[in-house]
Amino acid sequence: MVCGDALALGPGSLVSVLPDTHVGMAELRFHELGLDLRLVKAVADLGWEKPTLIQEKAIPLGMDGKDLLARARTGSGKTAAYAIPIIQGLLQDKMTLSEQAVRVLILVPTKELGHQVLQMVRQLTTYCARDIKIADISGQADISAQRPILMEKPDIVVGTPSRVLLHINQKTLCLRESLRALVIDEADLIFSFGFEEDLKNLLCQLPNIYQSYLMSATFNEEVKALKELVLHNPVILKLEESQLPDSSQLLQYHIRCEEEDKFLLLYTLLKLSLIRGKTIIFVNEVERSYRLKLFLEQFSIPSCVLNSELPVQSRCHIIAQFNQSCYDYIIASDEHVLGEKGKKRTGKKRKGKSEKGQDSEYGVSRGIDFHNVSTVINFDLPLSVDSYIHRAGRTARANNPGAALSFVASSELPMLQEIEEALGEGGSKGCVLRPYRFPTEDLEGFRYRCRVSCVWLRAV
Ligand SMILES: Nc1ncnc2c1ncn2[C@@H]1O[C@H](COP(=O)(O)OP(=O)(O)OP(=O)(O)O)[C@@H](O)[C@H]1O
Repeated sequence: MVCGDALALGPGSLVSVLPDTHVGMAELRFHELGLDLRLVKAVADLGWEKPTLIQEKAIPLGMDGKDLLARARTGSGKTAAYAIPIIQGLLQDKMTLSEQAVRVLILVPTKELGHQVLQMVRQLTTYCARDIKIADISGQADISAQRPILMEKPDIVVGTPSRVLLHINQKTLCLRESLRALVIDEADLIFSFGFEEDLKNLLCQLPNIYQSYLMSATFNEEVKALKELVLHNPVILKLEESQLPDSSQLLQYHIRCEEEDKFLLLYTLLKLSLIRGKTIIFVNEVERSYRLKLFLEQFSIPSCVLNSELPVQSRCHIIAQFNQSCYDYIIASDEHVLGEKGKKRTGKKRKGKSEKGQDSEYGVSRGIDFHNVSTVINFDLPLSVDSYIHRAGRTARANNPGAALSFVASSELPMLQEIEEALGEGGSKGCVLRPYRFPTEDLEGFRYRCRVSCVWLRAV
């Protein structure tokens, strides 16, 4: 690609619309895709029987050197869809090229995602870890600490656009000669996270020819703009599917509940074991996450809090602990990442920390693979449809079942309507948020105890 060229989708571009088959499991198995045996073995260790549909289509195209724009819903395995062909390509390169160099750049919008991509690539390279080195530079705050890591020229570098550009400008990272592939993960977020300027500057530092992957759960204006900037005659893989799994995999409910009763309602659901298993409870503000944690603690319900004010190491640690089942409940606040009412942040470069000490490169509802989440609760309804989709997408991932339950106050009814209309529009099967009904009549006792606790909490 030539820097600054706006490359339109050429006539040779292929748009492949794939049918929706549950999460989209493929016909082929991994060993039938012509992969290096070390990769096949690593995939087997992960317990993956077959590629998902997006993987089955993307892996051969990626191995063929095609530019790819892939849209598939949350949890459909997009990370491995680009990571596998990239690792395969690197293993092949290693047979002929002896010089160590950074050959792949994976751009992510958040530090959590950078950490997760690193983990996934490490798992996939278990049997070739000596041949393929990877570094995640999104997470570390101190740039000088990353210099020695980059001096070793890892084959794959993962980072946010701003951090990568910083290293390029400081000449601790040079991609102009060696880069063979660029990935933009969660492409729909890169611009809305304010990385547009950084990304454009960064693209000017890349060689003329390299393979590009754009991965996204949604196709929006940002993805279109990125496509023009980054891709050259791409193959477009677009799963013809609803944005969330259908009701056979993901149950979606809402409960009408005024603000003052939300705490009570959550306690009731948990105590009556109407919600079981690992649960992510989303709130719209950091302060509410602590308030809710405190409230649950009064009833000896342990939970942990995840928000942008925590240092990145703590956030990654909390996600890891949750995935290891140390906690059943995470209370996460995510809304600040979308800005006001879910509008995108334009142009301006984001600083590391906001005035309130919140990390701008934070995001838990986007792309993070929380394991085996049985329920997502929208304690506060999100402020945009996209945000609802990404929150709900933290459950029912891959082939697992899940439920999304939204507490809806009167003031949130217009948003509920917007979500239902948007999910219905795409022809989604069963994606309406059904009213939730309590299967018990004995709520009064809980109601009383909760009210007492709420009064106590307000008094604190
Ligand atoms: N072929 C497969 N078989 C079974 N599970 C898989 C397969 N591929 C990936 N997974 C699992 O599916 C989950 C979701 O994968 P991944 O995070 O890559 O999805 P995604 O499409 O990137 O989601 P998001 O859009 O939310 O980022 C992960 O736990 C991953 O380990």
